[in-house]
Amino acid sequence: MNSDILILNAGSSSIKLTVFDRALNIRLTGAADAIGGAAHLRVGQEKRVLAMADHADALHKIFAALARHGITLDRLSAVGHRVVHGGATLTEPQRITPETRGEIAACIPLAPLHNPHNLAAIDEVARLAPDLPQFASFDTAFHASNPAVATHYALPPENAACGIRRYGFHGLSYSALVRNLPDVTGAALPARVLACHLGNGASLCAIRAGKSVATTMGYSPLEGLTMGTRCGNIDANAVFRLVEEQGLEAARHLLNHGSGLLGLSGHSADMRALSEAGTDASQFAIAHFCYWAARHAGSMIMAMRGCDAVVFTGGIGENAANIRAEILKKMDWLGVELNAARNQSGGPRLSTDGSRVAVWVVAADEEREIARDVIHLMPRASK
Ligand SMILES: Nc1ncnc2c1ncn2[C@@H]1O[C@H](COP(=O)(O)OP(=O)(O)O)[C@@H](O)[C@H]1O
Ligand SMILES: CC(=O)OP(=O)(O)O
Ligand SMILES: [Mg+2]
Repeated sequence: MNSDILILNAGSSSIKLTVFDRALNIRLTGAADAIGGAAHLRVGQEKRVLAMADHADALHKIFAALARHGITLDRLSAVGHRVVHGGATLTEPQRITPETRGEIAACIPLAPLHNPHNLAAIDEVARLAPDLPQFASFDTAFHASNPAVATHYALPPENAACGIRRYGFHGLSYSALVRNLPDVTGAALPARVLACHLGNGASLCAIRAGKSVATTMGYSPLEGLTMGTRCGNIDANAVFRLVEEQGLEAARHLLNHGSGLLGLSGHSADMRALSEAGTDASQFAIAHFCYWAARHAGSMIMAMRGCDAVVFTGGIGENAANIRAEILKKMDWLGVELNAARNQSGGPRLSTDGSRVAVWVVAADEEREIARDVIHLMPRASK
């Protein structure tokens, strides 16, 4: 047996993977992107455009590609998974047992676009290699430092006691950003960072002295910004009306799968496709995304009482210069000054040298964060 570990990160539109050795050197990376749409699969140097109907199909194609690279499950010492929602009880990284699997399954209604895919990956690995240790790291843990006023909805306390509270997500991405930003900038972590994870799911986080003090997602990854297929903030009375008129399942589907960029544009959830489409509806969807990202940024900046740096991450944050520029234009009052050439070339520094607030791009490094957890948790004998 070799001692490599495989990390699987199932997002709502993608599955990302990295194989690390025990010293956290990367041996192989890969990703299935735009699952359900114009999907691509990349594993190592191998790149293909191929239809992937859903996450289960993508997972099979990933395992087949890994095998072509000589990586089969019997040659690994552990698999680590990003699990988006572990509810109130599963917050610390842990080994997956039948009990933890049950709790992750119980959280499916809280994260319908994520937990089913996280579980499918766990179950497929267990089927193929029942004795291989599997571990889970949770997207909520980084926000444990939010004050009670931020995590409570204004409901009677018995509701919070049974789990109706704000959790926040993209925590693995934000903790990686805190860890990696000083290496990117060559300076200490700024005191107040506005972190913008803009992918198919999108959220913002106010990070003060390295800790999350506020974030835009809440009970589930539906709250906050306009996203690929999620509507973001919506008045609960509007939700009741949708349920009355369309029924519970249709309303749930609409808000999670049929809204956001896809719903507004009537065309695509994919930011790249919308930017290329150039129709009025796709332009409006993009404008909505940028307007609400900037508006929620105001709330985050207030929660940490100022802002020293803005950092973009996630598929859109890392790659879409036009979207970054549009959001930053709305933040000029803050003293943000964009250098257009740096933005176009992807940074990592995007602001002018004289900008009062520095702006950076940092790659989302959720996989390494999970790998650290796995190595920490693995029994000493197998390390
Ligand atoms: N070069 C690019 N230009 C614009 N948008 C991009 C680019 N590359 C990726 N994206 C967008 O990033 C989003 C996917 O982000 P990602 O973080 O990979 O998703 P997930 O939330 O599934 O992890 C999609 O909207 C995609 O169009
Ligand atoms: C929590 C969440 O929305 O994750 P992703 O952006 O990977 O879909
Ligand atoms: Mg993601």
